[in-house]
Amino acid sequence: MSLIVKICGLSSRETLDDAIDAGADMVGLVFFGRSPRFVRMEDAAALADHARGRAEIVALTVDLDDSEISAIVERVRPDWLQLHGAEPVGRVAAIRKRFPQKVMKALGIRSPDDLAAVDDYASVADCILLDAKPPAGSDRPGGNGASFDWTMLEGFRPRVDWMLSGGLDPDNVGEALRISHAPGVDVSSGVESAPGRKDADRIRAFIAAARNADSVSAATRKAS
Ligand SMILES: O=C(O)c1ccccc1NCC(=O)[C@H](O)[C@H](O)COP(=O)(O)O
Repeated sequence: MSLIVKICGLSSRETLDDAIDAGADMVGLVFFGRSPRFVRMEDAAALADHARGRAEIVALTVDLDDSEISAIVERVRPDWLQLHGAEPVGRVAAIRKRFPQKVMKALGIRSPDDLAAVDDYASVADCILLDAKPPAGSDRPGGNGASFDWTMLEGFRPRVDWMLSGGLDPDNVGEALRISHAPGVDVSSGVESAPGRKDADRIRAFIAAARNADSVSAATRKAS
């Protein structure tokens, strides 16, 4: 299976097209008010309609309640709900049961002990997104451009689909894939020229570097 590439935090038709034309499999829309990538519901609905059928649409939420998620589901009709807050296992299971969307649960990673949570969520999420824990002082649980030590992922083979994120960029995604053999990667800050401002050249460079590294990594995954 080929590498899944997700470009997160898109907020204009132009940059959506940049990501999709460059080969993104998933595009993320951020529903978190304090984010520089925040998109209002009506804008998100129009962006999703623009992307529909060309890439999977991911709605990124943080600890929303059912009525807030319902509004997104009805207006935006995403393919995925990305849960990037402190949603406990039971809450993730309830969201997955209630809504038809696939569920991606983000987990903050700083030390190898943090990987234990992956098993806890494996049966209630369709995909686990490993992200760095936010740096001190950040008021956002993700999208901080911070990475964690990928060497703790050597030999990591969870029983659930997963993706790597956190501080990836066109220059380091190849090394991240060589070390982790992740089946998917997700980026936001690393393809921006300023917070919230996506850069077409960086998007293209990121996806090219990731696809290039994956051709090597896929052979290793097959052999392991
Ligand atoms: O992007 C945000 O501002 C954001 C806000 C709140 C929760 C999550 C957020 N972003 C998540 C992502 O964009 C990615 O899934 C992941 O955190 C990687 O981000 P980055 O390190 O910026 O590449």
